Amino acid sequence: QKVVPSLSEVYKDDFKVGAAVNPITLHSQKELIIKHFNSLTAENEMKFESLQPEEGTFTFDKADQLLSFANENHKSVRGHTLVWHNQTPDWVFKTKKGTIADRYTLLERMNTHISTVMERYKGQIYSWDVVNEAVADTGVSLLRDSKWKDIVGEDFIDKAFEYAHLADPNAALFYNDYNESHPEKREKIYSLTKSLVEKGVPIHGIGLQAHWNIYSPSLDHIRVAIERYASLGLQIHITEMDVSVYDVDDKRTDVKVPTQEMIIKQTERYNSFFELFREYSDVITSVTFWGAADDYTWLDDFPVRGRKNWPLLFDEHHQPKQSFWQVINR
Ligand SMILES: Oc1ccccc1CN[C@@H]1C=C[C@@H](O)[C@H](O)[C@H]1O
Repeated sequence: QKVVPSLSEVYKDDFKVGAAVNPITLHSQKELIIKHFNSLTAENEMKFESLQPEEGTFTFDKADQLLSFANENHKSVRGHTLVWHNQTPDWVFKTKKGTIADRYTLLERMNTHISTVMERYKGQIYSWDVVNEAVADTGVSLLRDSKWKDIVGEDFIDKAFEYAHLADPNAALFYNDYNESHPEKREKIYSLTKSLVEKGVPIHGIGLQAHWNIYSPSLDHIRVAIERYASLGLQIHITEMDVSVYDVDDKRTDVKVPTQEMIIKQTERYNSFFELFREYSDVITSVTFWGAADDYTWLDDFPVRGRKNWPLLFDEHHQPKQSFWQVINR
């Protein structure tokens, strides 16, 4: 039985290595998480709907459990996420009478949420995804349509970062997004974050979700995205990494165990990704996987509900995969 080195130990001079966790996996994957990761992100428990399901009713117990686990086991924590168009309760955007709230009301609620949450965890969370997925995937608009944008206006982003910085001046504040390496979306994320930097908005980094697969995006596109974002003097975090064994539009449901071809491709891709991360370790300060092992991944239900995927470095029995041995073999 080979000795298995700690993944985060191998990378301790490059960047933090993290995993998304939830109340179930904190128990079922406890040994793996403690051994291999030095940064934790709540998969769902620190989203708006989880922390403030009704106005003025804050439910912190699950997030508190994660922070306790992190403090006991000397793990850093990334906060995910304060302002997002998904997993945010309807009440946020409505008046008590059920009509659409106005700009002033929504900004007040945004500030109340951000300041209440960030002040509770002040000094315990090294970086926050302040705004998640505000940029439009396609089309001429820079920002996607959302209730945040429709009601407050395009400066909802500026305000979110300003409120966050007032709440915890020591937290590194990130803009986080997916498809971040696609040239069209990359240029939009670049324009948005460049304008925030130029306006003096307190933004410190860009989160690349890195929901990639064994076919795309190309290494070139990822490299250009890293260079582009780094040119703004911002930190880069890889925030939600997984490498699906299916291409973006592949909805097949017949695969019951990963094929040899999938395993070989995935190993090659993880090797290339970590070579690139090491090359840019001066600007990449954290690499987080969206899960710790293949026994639990959001990809088992996205984009095809109930279809098994094997996107991470450890298998369903928490054993290192070929991809793990490649990644630690620097
Ligand atoms: O890859 C995507 C494609 C379409 C929409 C969202 C995403 C990614 N969106 C992420 C995925 C899982 C959630 O738990 C995260 O909070 C979210 O940031």
